[in-house]
Amino acid sequence: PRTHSYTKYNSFDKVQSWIHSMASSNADLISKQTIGNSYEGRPMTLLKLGKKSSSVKPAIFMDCGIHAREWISPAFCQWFVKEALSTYGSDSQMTSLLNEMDVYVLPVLNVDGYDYTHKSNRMWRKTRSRNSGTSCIGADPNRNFDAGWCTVGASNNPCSDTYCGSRAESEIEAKNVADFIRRNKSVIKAYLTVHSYSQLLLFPYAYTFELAATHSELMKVAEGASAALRSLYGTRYTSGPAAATIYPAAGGSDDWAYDLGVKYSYTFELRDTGRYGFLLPESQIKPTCEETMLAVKYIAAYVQKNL
Ligand SMILES: NCCCCC[C@@H](C[SeH])C(=O)O
Ligand SMILES: [Zn+2]
Ligand SMILES: [Zn+2]
Repeated sequence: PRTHSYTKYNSFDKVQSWIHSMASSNADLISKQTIGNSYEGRPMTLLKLGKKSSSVKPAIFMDCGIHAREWISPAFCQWFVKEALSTYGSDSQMTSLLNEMDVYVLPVLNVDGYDYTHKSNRMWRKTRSRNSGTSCIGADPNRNFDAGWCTVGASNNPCSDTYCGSRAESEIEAKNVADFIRRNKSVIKAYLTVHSYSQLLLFPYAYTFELAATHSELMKVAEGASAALRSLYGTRYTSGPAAATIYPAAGGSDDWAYDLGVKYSYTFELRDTGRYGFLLPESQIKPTCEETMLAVKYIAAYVQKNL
Protein backbone atom coordinates (compact mmCIF):
# COMPACT_ATOMS: atom_id res chain seq x y z
CA PRO A 1 0.00 0.00 0.00
CA ARG A 2 0.95 3.62 -0.38
CA THR A 3 2.59 3.72 3.02
CA HIS A 4 4.11 6.94 4.18
CA SER A 5 6.95 6.80 6.69
CA TYR A 6 8.57 9.62 8.69
CA THR A 7 11.84 7.71 8.58
CA LYS A 8 11.92 7.15 4.83
CA TYR A 9 12.28 9.48 1.86
CA ASN A 10 8.71 9.54 0.58
CA SER A 11 7.83 9.93 -3.10
CA PHE A 12 5.90 13.01 -4.22
CA ASP A 13 2.69 10.98 -4.42
CA LYS A 14 3.16 9.66 -0.86
CA VAL A 15 3.88 13.16 0.45
CA GLN A 16 0.79 14.48 -1.33
CA SER A 17 -1.48 11.81 0.17
CA TRP A 18 0.15 12.41 3.56
CA ILE A 19 -0.61 16.14 3.28
CA HIS A 20 -4.26 15.41 2.64
CA SER A 21 -4.54 12.96 5.52
CA MET A 22 -2.85 15.40 7.94
CA ALA A 23 -5.10 18.24 6.84
CA SER A 24 -8.21 16.17 7.55
CA SER A 25 -6.85 14.82 10.84
CA ASN A 26 -7.43 17.80 13.12
CA ALA A 27 -9.47 20.66 11.72
CA ASP A 28 -8.81 22.71 14.84
CA LEU A 29 -5.01 22.73 14.39
CA ILE A 30 -4.23 22.19 10.72
CA SER A 31 -5.56 23.12 7.31
CA LYS A 32 -4.24 23.00 3.76
CA GLN A 33 -4.27 25.35 0.81
CA THR A 34 -2.78 25.10 -2.65
CA ILE A 35 -0.70 28.21 -3.42
CA GLY A 36 -0.45 27.40 -7.11
CA ASN A 37 0.76 24.72 -9.49
CA SER A 38 4.23 23.86 -10.71
CA TYR A 39 5.50 24.13 -14.28
CA GLU A 40 4.39 20.55 -14.93
CA GLY A 41 1.06 21.12 -13.18
CA ARG A 42 1.64 19.53 -9.79
CA PRO A 43 -0.05 21.29 -6.84
CA MET A 44 2.07 23.21 -4.34
CA THR A 45 0.16 22.43 -1.16
CA LEU A 46 0.81 24.51 1.94
CA LEU A 47 -0.07 23.33 5.44
CA LYS A 48 -1.19 25.88 8.02
CA LEU A 49 -0.58 24.80 11.63
CA GLY A 50 -2.01 26.70 14.57
CA LYS A 51 -5.01 26.91 16.84
CA LYS A 52 -7.93 28.00 14.72
CA SER A 53 -8.77 31.60 15.50
CA SER A 54 -11.21 34.14 14.14
CA SER A 55 -8.54 36.84 14.44
CA VAL A 56 -5.39 37.03 12.31
CA LYS A 57 -2.30 35.62 14.06
CA PRO A 58 1.38 36.37 13.49
CA ALA A 59 3.02 33.61 11.46
CA ILE A 60 6.20 31.75 10.62
CA PHE A 61 6.72 30.43 7.08
CA MET A 62 8.94 27.40 6.45
CA ASP A 63 9.63 25.76 3.09
CA CYS A 64 11.41 22.51 2.28
CA GLY A 65 12.51 20.87 -0.92
CA ILE A 66 13.34 23.98 -2.95
CA HIS A 67 16.27 21.95 -4.29
CA ALA A 68 15.12 18.62 -5.62
CA ARG A 69 17.99 16.35 -4.53
CA GLU A 70 18.09 17.58 -0.92
CA TRP A 71 15.74 14.84 0.31
CA ILE A 72 16.39 15.33 4.01
CA SER A 73 14.70 18.71 3.70
CA PRO A 74 11.14 17.55 2.87
CA ALA A 75 11.68 14.76 5.40
CA PHE A 76 12.21 17.44 8.04
CA CYS A 77 9.09 19.42 7.10
CA GLN A 78 7.03 16.23 7.41
CA TRP A 79 8.67 15.50 10.77
CA PHE A 80 7.96 19.04 11.97
CA VAL A 81 4.25 18.74 11.17
CA LYS A 82 4.03 15.38 12.97
CA GLU A 83 5.85 16.73 16.02
CA ALA A 84 3.76 19.88 16.16
CA LEU A 85 0.45 18.02 16.04
CA SER A 86 1.54 15.21 18.35
CA THR A 87 3.07 17.43 21.05
CA TYR A 88 0.43 20.18 21.02
CA GLY A 89 -1.23 19.95 24.43
CA SER A 90 1.72 18.20 26.10
CA ASP A 91 4.78 20.28 25.13
CA SER A 92 4.26 23.70 26.69
CA GLN A 93 6.36 25.58 24.15
CA MET A 94 4.70 23.98 21.12
CA THR A 95 1.27 24.54 22.69
CA SER A 96 2.04 28.19 23.32
CA LEU A 97 3.50 28.62 19.83
CA LEU A 98 0.47 27.17 18.03
CA ASN A 99 -1.95 29.05 20.27
CA GLU A 100 -0.32 32.41 19.62
CA MET A 101 1.09 31.98 16.10
CA ASP A 102 0.44 30.14 12.86
CA VAL A 103 3.19 28.10 11.23
CA TYR A 104 2.96 27.70 7.46
CA VAL A 105 4.82 24.63 6.19
CA LEU A 106 5.43 23.99 2.49
CA PRO A 107 6.67 20.38 2.57
CA VAL A 108 7.94 20.37 -1.02
CA LEU A 109 8.46 23.64 -2.90
CA ASN A 110 10.09 22.22 -6.03
CA VAL A 111 7.53 19.48 -6.65
CA ASP A 112 8.52 18.77 -10.27
CA GLY A 113 12.20 18.48 -9.42
CA TYR A 114 11.52 16.33 -6.37
CA ASP A 115 9.45 13.88 -8.40
CA TYR A 116 12.18 13.86 -11.07
CA THR A 117 14.85 12.88 -8.52
CA HIS A 118 12.72 9.90 -7.48
CA LYS A 119 12.01 8.76 -11.02
CA SER A 120 14.95 9.82 -13.19
CA ASN A 121 17.97 11.71 -11.87
CA ARG A 122 18.69 11.55 -8.13
CA MET A 123 21.12 14.45 -8.37
CA TRP A 124 18.75 16.96 -10.03
CA ARG A 125 18.66 20.36 -8.29
CA LYS A 126 16.64 22.81 -10.38
CA THR A 127 13.05 23.20 -11.54
CA ARG A 128 11.92 21.34 -14.67
CA SER A 129 10.88 24.32 -16.78
CA ARG A 130 11.76 24.29 -20.50
CA ASN A 131 14.27 26.96 -21.53
CA SER A 132 13.95 28.46 -25.02
CA GLY A 133 16.82 27.92 -27.43
CA THR A 134 18.35 25.02 -25.57
CA SER A 135 17.62 21.48 -24.51
CA CYS A 136 18.93 22.28 -21.03
CA ILE A 137 16.09 22.22 -18.50
CA GLY A 138 15.23 24.19 -15.41
CA ALA A 139 16.48 27.09 -13.31
CA ASP A 140 17.80 27.20 -9.76
CA PRO A 141 14.82 28.39 -7.70
CA ASN A 142 17.24 29.65 -5.05
CA ARG A 143 18.78 32.04 -7.57
CA ASN A 144 15.41 33.09 -8.99
CA PHE A 145 14.09 35.42 -6.31
CA ASP A 146 14.21 39.20 -6.78
CA ALA A 147 17.17 39.86 -4.50
CA GLY A 148 20.24 41.12 -6.34
CA TRP A 149 18.98 38.81 -9.05
CA CYS A 150 21.75 37.16 -11.07
CA THR A 151 24.46 39.58 -9.96
CA VAL A 152 26.70 37.13 -8.12
CA GLY A 153 27.06 33.41 -7.51
CA ALA A 154 24.59 32.52 -10.25
CA SER A 155 24.82 31.74 -13.93
CA ASN A 156 22.85 33.01 -16.91
CA ASN A 157 23.58 29.76 -18.71
CA PRO A 158 20.43 27.56 -18.75
CA CYS A 159 22.69 24.49 -18.64
CA SER A 160 24.17 25.54 -15.30
CA ASP A 161 22.87 24.12 -12.02
CA THR A 162 22.78 27.69 -10.69
CA TYR A 163 20.95 29.18 -13.69
CA CYS A 164 19.14 32.25 -12.38
CA GLY A 165 16.27 31.96 -14.87
CA SER A 166 15.19 34.29 -17.69
CA ARG A 167 14.11 36.89 -15.12
CA ALA A 168 13.39 37.15 -11.38
CA GLU A 169 10.45 34.89 -10.48
CA SER A 170 10.50 33.35 -13.95
CA GLU A 171 10.02 30.01 -12.18
CA ILE A 172 6.36 29.61 -11.28
CA GLU A 173 7.31 27.75 -8.12
CA ALA A 174 9.32 30.74 -6.86
CA LYS A 175 6.59 33.14 -7.95
CA ASN A 176 3.89 31.16 -6.13
CA VAL A 177 5.89 31.35 -2.88
CA ALA A 178 6.79 35.01 -3.36
CA ASP A 179 3.15 35.87 -4.09
CA PHE A 180 1.98 34.10 -0.92
CA ILE A 181 4.58 35.81 1.26
CA ARG A 182 3.84 39.22 -0.31
CA ARG A 183 0.11 38.71 0.32
CA ASN A 184 0.82 37.85 3.97
CA LYS A 185 3.87 39.97 4.69
CA SER A 186 2.13 41.95 7.42
CA VAL A 187 1.77 38.80 9.55
CA ILE A 188 4.81 36.75 8.52
CA LYS A 189 7.46 37.39 11.19
CA ALA A 190 9.97 34.70 10.22
CA TYR A 191 11.03 32.82 7.09
CA LEU A 192 12.90 29.51 7.27
CA THR A 193 14.08 27.62 4.18
CA VAL A 194 15.54 24.14 4.57
CA HIS A 195 18.32 22.71 2.41
CA SER A 196 21.14 20.22 2.66
CA TYR A 197 24.04 19.61 3.13
CA SER A 198 26.90 21.20 5.17
CA GLN A 199 25.45 21.75 8.66
CA LEU A 200 25.12 25.53 8.44
CA LEU A 201 22.64 28.05 9.80
CA LEU A 202 22.82 30.96 7.38
CA PHE A 203 21.17 34.35 7.29
CA PRO A 204 21.28 37.44 4.99
CA TYR A 205 22.99 38.40 2.98
CA ALA A 206 24.25 36.12 0.27
CA TYR A 207 23.97 38.70 -2.53
CA THR A 208 26.45 41.02 -0.81
CA PHE A 209 29.16 40.91 1.86
CA GLU A 210 27.46 43.92 3.47
CA LEU A 211 26.15 43.03 6.93
CA ALA A 212 22.38 43.02 7.42
CA ALA A 213 20.95 45.88 9.47
CA THR A 214 20.05 43.39 12.22
CA HIS A 215 23.20 41.29 11.80
CA SER A 216 24.05 41.01 15.48
CA GLU A 217 20.53 39.88 16.41
CA LEU A 218 20.40 37.37 13.54
CA MET A 219 23.79 36.04 14.64
CA LYS A 220 22.78 35.82 18.29
CA VAL A 221 19.65 33.83 17.47
CA ALA A 222 21.54 31.60 15.02
CA GLU A 223 24.17 30.78 17.63
CA GLY A 224 21.49 29.97 20.18
CA ALA A 225 19.70 27.74 17.71
CA SER A 226 22.92 25.95 16.74
CA ALA A 227 23.75 25.36 20.40
CA ALA A 228 20.28 23.91 20.97
CA LEU A 229 20.76 21.61 17.99
CA ARG A 230 24.18 20.51 19.19
CA SER A 231 22.89 19.69 22.68
CA LEU A 232 21.17 16.52 21.43
CA TYR A 233 23.82 14.54 19.54
CA GLY A 234 26.75 16.96 19.44
CA THR A 235 26.22 17.79 15.77
CA ARG A 236 28.22 20.89 14.97
CA TYR A 237 26.74 23.69 12.87
CA THR A 238 28.39 26.89 11.71
CA SER A 239 26.30 30.07 11.89
CA GLY A 240 26.84 33.22 9.90
CA PRO A 241 25.91 35.51 7.03
CA ALA A 242 25.70 33.43 3.88
CA ALA A 243 28.11 35.31 1.61
CA ALA A 244 31.04 34.85 3.98
CA THR A 245 29.95 31.57 5.56
CA ILE A 246 29.21 29.53 2.43
CA TYR A 247 29.55 31.63 -0.77
CA PRO A 248 28.07 34.75 -2.40
CA ALA A 249 24.81 33.81 -4.12
CA ALA A 250 22.20 36.25 -5.42
CA GLY A 251 18.50 35.55 -5.94
CA GLY A 252 17.97 33.63 -2.71
CA SER A 253 14.59 33.30 -1.03
CA ASP A 254 15.99 34.24 2.38
CA ASP A 255 17.58 37.51 1.18
CA TRP A 256 14.38 38.38 -0.66
CA ALA A 257 12.18 37.73 2.38
CA TYR A 258 14.51 39.75 4.62
CA ASP A 259 14.49 42.74 2.26
CA LEU A 260 10.69 42.48 2.07
CA GLY A 261 10.68 43.06 5.83
CA VAL A 262 10.64 39.55 7.30
CA LYS A 263 13.10 40.26 10.11
CA TYR A 264 14.06 36.70 10.97
CA SER A 265 15.14 34.92 7.81
CA TYR A 266 17.29 31.78 7.86
CA THR A 267 18.60 29.13 5.51
CA PHE A 268 19.33 25.73 7.06
CA GLU A 269 21.88 23.42 5.49
CA LEU A 270 21.16 20.10 7.25
CA ARG A 271 23.41 17.03 7.64
CA ASP A 272 25.94 15.96 6.74
CA THR A 273 29.29 17.57 5.94
CA GLY A 274 30.02 15.52 2.85
CA ARG A 275 30.43 11.87 3.71
CA TYR A 276 27.03 11.04 2.18
CA GLY A 277 26.07 14.57 1.13
CA PHE A 278 22.68 14.64 -0.57
CA LEU A 279 22.47 10.84 -0.26
CA LEU A 280 22.05 10.95 3.52
CA PRO A 281 21.04 7.43 4.63
CA GLU A 282 17.46 6.97 5.85
CA SER A 283 18.94 5.80 9.18
CA GLN A 284 19.93 9.43 9.79
CA ILE A 285 16.49 10.94 9.11
CA LYS A 286 15.31 10.53 12.72
CA PRO A 287 18.38 11.99 14.49
CA THR A 288 18.68 14.79 11.93
CA CYS A 289 15.03 15.76 12.35
CA GLU A 290 15.14 15.50 16.16
CA GLU A 291 18.12 17.84 16.44
CA THR A 292 16.76 20.25 13.83
CA MET A 293 13.49 20.46 15.76
CA LEU A 294 15.47 21.96 18.66
CA ALA A 295 16.93 24.66 16.43
CA VAL A 296 13.62 25.53 14.79
CA LYS A 297 11.85 25.62 18.17
CA TYR A 298 14.60 27.90 19.51
CA ILE A 299 14.07 30.36 16.66
CA ALA A 300 10.29 30.12 16.96
CA ALA A 301 10.45 30.80 20.71
CA TYR A 302 12.66 33.84 20.12
CA VAL A 303 10.31 35.18 17.44
CA GLN A 304 7.30 34.60 19.67
CA LYS A 305 8.97 36.46 22.56
CA ASN A 306 9.78 39.37 20.27
CA LEU A 307 6.45 39.79 18.55
N1 LIG B 1 20.34 32.67 -0.09
C1 LIG B 1 21.41 31.74 -0.32
C2 LIG B 1 21.91 31.10 0.97
C3 LIG B 1 23.25 30.47 0.73
C4 LIG B 1 23.26 29.38 -0.30
C5 LIG B 1 22.41 28.22 0.10
C6 LIG B 1 22.65 27.01 -0.80
C7 LIG B 1 21.72 25.91 -0.41
SE1 LIG B 1 21.97 24.30 -1.49
C8 LIG B 1 22.43 27.36 -2.26
O1 LIG B 1 21.32 27.77 -2.62
O2 LIG B 1 23.39 27.26 -3.02
ZN1 LIG C 1 19.77 23.72 -1.52
ZN1 LIG D 1 23.00 23.05 0.04
